[in-house]
Amino acid sequence: MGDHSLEAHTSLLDWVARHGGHIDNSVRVAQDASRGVHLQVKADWPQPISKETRVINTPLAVTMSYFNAIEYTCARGSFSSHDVVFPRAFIDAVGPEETTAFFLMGQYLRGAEGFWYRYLRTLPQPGQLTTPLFFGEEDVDWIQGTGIPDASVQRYELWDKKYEESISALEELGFENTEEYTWDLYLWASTIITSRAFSAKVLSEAVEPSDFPEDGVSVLLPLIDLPNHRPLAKVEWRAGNNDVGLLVLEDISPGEEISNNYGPRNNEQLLMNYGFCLANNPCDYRIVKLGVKPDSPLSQAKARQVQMFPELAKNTDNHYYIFNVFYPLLAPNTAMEHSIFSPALFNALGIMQANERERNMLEITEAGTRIPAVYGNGHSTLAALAQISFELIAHIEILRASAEGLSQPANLNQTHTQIYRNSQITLDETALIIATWTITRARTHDRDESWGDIKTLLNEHMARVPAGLLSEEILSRTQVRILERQSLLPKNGELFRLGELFALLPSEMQGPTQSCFSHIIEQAGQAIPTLPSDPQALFAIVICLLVATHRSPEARPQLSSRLTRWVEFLFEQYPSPGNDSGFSEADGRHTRRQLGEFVRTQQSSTWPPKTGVTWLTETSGWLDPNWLQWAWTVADAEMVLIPLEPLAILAAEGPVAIPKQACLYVPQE
Ligand SMILES: C[S@@+](CC[C@H](N)C(=O)[O-])C[C@H]1O[C@@H](n2cnc3c(N)ncnc32)[C@H](O)[C@@H]1O
Repeated sequence: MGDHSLEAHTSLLDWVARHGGHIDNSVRVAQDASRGVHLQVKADWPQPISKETRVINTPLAVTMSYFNAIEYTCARGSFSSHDVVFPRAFIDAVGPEETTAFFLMGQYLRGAEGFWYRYLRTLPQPGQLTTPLFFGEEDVDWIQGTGIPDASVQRYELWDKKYEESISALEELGFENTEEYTWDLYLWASTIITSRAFSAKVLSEAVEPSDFPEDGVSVLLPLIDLPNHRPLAKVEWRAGNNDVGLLVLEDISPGEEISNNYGPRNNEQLLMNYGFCLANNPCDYRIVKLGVKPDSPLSQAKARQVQMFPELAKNTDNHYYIFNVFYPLLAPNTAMEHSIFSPALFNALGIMQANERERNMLEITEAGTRIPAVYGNGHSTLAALAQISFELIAHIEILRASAEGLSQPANLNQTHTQIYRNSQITLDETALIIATWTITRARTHDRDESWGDIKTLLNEHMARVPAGLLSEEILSRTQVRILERQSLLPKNGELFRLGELFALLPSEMQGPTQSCFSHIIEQAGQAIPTLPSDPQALFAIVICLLVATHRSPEARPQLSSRLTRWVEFLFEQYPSPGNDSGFSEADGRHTRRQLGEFVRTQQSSTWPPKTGVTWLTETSGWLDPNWLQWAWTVADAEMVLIPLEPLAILAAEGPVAIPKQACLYVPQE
């Protein structure tokens, strides 16, 4: 076997025709270096072929599946084993999938004697396969840093286990010639099935519905497996009593390729299952693995969900995906962030990043677990976006670094892996633009959500993307994604750097409060050198100032409804400080312990300094150890660490450290 000239395909067409199949007169089999064998409308065909043309008809008699191995017969149809017969006990022990692989091996071993010989000789032969499991040493460098090595090891281990089980079963049953069913041949058969087989639906008219095995079966369809893949190509496989047809559902011009649609596969699946990749695959997405500890809040939430809905235990797929900006298969009302970060991924990160008050509101349904989107919970949304941004930055760096030293691809395997790596980098880069857009909006306090303001802000955001990095098409699609869908956070301005928090006060109070704050830092900073650089301590002091202002009967009526609502929300959510909830001696955090000691030892005549803050009275108790401790807890829970200038990574040549910036989350009303 192993004849790859089109002569072999001509002979295949004759063989299929003898069994009642054909390809349409308008169609020819073509071949080239990058696409292998494929189908085209003949270049000299007088007009485009119209939709509904049945371009290929494959008789059921030439299909190969589990039903041949079991010599299936019913009133609707029957399938012959064509002289490769395995013991029934073997078939029952290994199941339909392995039976099909061993049946294909058995037919291959029959060589020119076999019924399917004319078909099998047109397929890539053992030694000619191009999925990563068959990569040579010269290709290995090209997959480092990507998800392919892990995926390959996983697949190898799974197939190895299945092969060993199947071979042992055959040996135990004393099957003849077991030694011919080698591991290499098994790898070939399994790869042929993953790269060419169709789902059981194509046999739906010839098999009783109740006879389909639960896990489905793979069906090899000579001729129909010739067209290559084009994402979203409009085609239909039509199952009949005696045949399966491939119909095109769009007009195709003379000379153009006739493509099949293998489903919305991402580049990793295309590379792993079929051995090729597409540079502009609209269906591309990245599967994210979250390192989740068994006792983490996310694991606990999932465990509770399974307790409530035990049938969910069967679903092992987490659906943690990052989609590219062209991904077409989104529900109409999908939020902007969820159009890139799958709801399951986003909700999982939200739970991981949520503070305790948010986690107390955890919503568990059969569809998922999430922090509900109510007042105050934008904190977990922003923290999730920040976490995603750091993950994206790290992933971009790994992919870029592992590509260093690679020159021009020397073969098709390397070309496809290069496409894969570059598409992953582009996907990460666009996802970073999207994640940081929502963070940028949260950091914007001087522009609102009007169309004009959003456009200006978006232009500024996009201007941070280095020129020439991404194509115009990708950049404009990214902007469309941002503008066409509602964000999870409809309002801007929820993240504050320290100095910005004073703007929450009425303008006449801002100056005095700020100067009071400076005095405090100056006074306490002399005793505690780490204070000025400890964001949590600084936020805690400002929170104390804001809360004491709210507690002042004189000042409260002047405060904005946003500040009032927030402070009252904090009182509800965090138990008010008692008289003995001050800093504990055992407190290991340096600044915190020192600050506690400092405030405890101050004279009431000089502490707290009240320069200009006339509305704060001696008795308001502000900045006493108990309030400070309370504010410290609030600051800890309500802070979000965001990446500072995250898009700088896009311009960087080598690795860059992206500093983190501490912000305090203050919800909009
Ligand atoms: C079902 S077969 C299609 C026929 C195949 N081209 C052949 O030569 O027999 C699937 C294989 O075709 C190739 N293929 C399919 N779509 C492709 C595409 N868009 N670009 C490059 N190769 C493709 C891959 O090698 C894949 O494993």
